[in-house]
Amino acid sequence: MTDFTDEELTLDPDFAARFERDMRRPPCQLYLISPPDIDAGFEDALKAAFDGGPVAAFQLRLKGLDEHAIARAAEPLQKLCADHDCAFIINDSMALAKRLGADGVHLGQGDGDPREARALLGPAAQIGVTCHDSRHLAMEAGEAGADYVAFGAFYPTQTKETQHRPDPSILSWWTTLFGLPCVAIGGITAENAAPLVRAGADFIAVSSAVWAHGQGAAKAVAEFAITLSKS
Ligand SMILES: Cc1ncc(COP(=O)(O)OP(=O)(O)O)c(N)n1
Ligand SMILES: Cc1ncsc1CCOP(=O)(O)O
Ligand SMILES: [Mg+2]
Repeated sequence: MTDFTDEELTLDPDFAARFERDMRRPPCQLYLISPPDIDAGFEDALKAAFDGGPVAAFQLRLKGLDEHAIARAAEPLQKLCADHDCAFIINDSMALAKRLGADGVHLGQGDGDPREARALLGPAAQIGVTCHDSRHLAMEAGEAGADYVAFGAFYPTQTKETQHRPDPSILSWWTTLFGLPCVAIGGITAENAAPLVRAGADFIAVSSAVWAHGQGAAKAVAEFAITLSKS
């Protein structure tokens, strides 16, 4: 029988912390972000996405449209999300989220105070906050009552002009210290998502890799399902 040294029998504290954390956390889930502008065919693309595999949340992010136009576009998509047990999140506007009875709102650093959103939308609303590459912003968002913090952009993206490129270790740092879920966003594909999942992302937020996938949204979501389950 092999005799192990004391050193061999001692768990690496980092490994122990990661193991403890991973046993407590549910697996990483997919959070879809709409394209910045959509047409009538988008409803079919969202249906196809749902056919491809599990989607935990869908964010309606239509930049440059007024609230009435976004509200019109939202109606069929919100119903589709409800039918697929997918949280329907409005980007930027807590007022619009309230008007639509959305499941939540995503707020950037200039989009308003999470405390105000909580007062307006109530305790059940999912309130997310952009934190770029900043531990400080994330802790502030947590203190302000956010339901998730979002870090990014992790990879180059054409969907939005970005100024911040966090290292995946910010996800490990966050998940080791805090129970609040974290979202990774920015240029994520089924091929490059694994390091973010392994680092501890609770959600992977994705736009172009799904809507601009050459073989369609169903295939894209199916590929993400494989990456998320294997990483
Ligand atoms: C999940 C998620 N994370 C980050 C963002 C970016 O929000 P913001 O910084 O307000 O930029 P815009 O999306 O409004 O251009 C997001 N929308 N969703
Ligand atoms: C909204 C947003 N915020 C930071 S990067 C980004 C764009 C995400 O889209 P994609 O997945 O196409 O890079
Ligand atoms: Mg915003």
